[in-house]
Amino acid sequence: MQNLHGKTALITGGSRGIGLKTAEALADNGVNVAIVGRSGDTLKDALLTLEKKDVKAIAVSGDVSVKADVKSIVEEVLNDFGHIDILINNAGIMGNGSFFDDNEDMFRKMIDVNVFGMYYMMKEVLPGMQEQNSGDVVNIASVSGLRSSAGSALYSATKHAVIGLTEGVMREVRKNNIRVQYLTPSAVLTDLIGTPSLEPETMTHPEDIADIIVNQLKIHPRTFVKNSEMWATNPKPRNL
Ligand SMILES: NC(=O)C1=CN([C@@H]2O[C@H](COP(=O)(O)OP(=O)(O)OC[C@H]3O[C@@H](n4cnc5c(N)ncnc54)[C@H](O)[C@@H]3O)[C@@H](O)[C@H]2O)C=CC1
Ligand SMILES: CC(=O)C(C)=O
Repeated sequence: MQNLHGKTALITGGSRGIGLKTAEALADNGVNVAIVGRSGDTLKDALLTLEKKDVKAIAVSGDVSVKADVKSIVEEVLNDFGHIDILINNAGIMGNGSFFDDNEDMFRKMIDVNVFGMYYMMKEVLPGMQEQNSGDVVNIASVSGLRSSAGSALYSATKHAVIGLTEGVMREVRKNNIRVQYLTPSAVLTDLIGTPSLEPETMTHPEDIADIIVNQLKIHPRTFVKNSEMWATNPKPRNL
């Protein structure tokens, strides 16, 4: 296992949900954290939480689906931290409904945020990791990237794209000692899913995903978990 103390991480969508819990867990392990989100009180509140930890924490506002924003986000983080050891591509949005709904704009928006956001981020961050000959990239996909269902074809298509993108990039940069992995959680108790249809206590919580991320990052750098699927153990009232 390796100690993460003193490393630096950039976490997109770090203002709430899985992103914020991951930033907190990394900070608890001595990692300096930069959270990215669209501007607003949520981002400021998240920073206040992180500033209570014994690490350097910064918040950078920007939209990951906008190439120019991503460029300036990464520049700002590099100015503050000097380099980036860990990139967590977590920002994402979900729209559901029938394939036959009027949903073209929503589909494009999901592609822009869920797929292009990750693409832009990796384009900006990976060259620095190649130069330092080390790094970790964690891309948050979803079980919807493995299995689609009626009512989620479009979101699912974006998460399938995330998996294809991640796997190809991983194969390209492992020679630089960079570990690129993706996670495929099932339903996690966050704002993204709205009112849950399952009993909250029986669902996976964002801090559970954060624990998995931190523990996988601690694995000796010569090895990594390429992809992993998280299920709630006993979701009620129905077993998914
Ligand atoms: N909650 C769930 O059941 C599951 C979530 N996921 C994925 O996990 C990731 C995180 O989701 P949650 O924490 O659940 O959602 P959330 O809605 O609680 O948080 C999403 C975060 O992404 C940020 N964000 C959204 N669009 C952005 C943009 N254009 N630029 C910058 N930041 C942006 C939001 O401000 C927020 O901080 C997403 O990629 C989601 O698809 C995957 C499987 C299950
Ligand atoms: C939101 C999501 O990705 C689920 C429920 O798989």
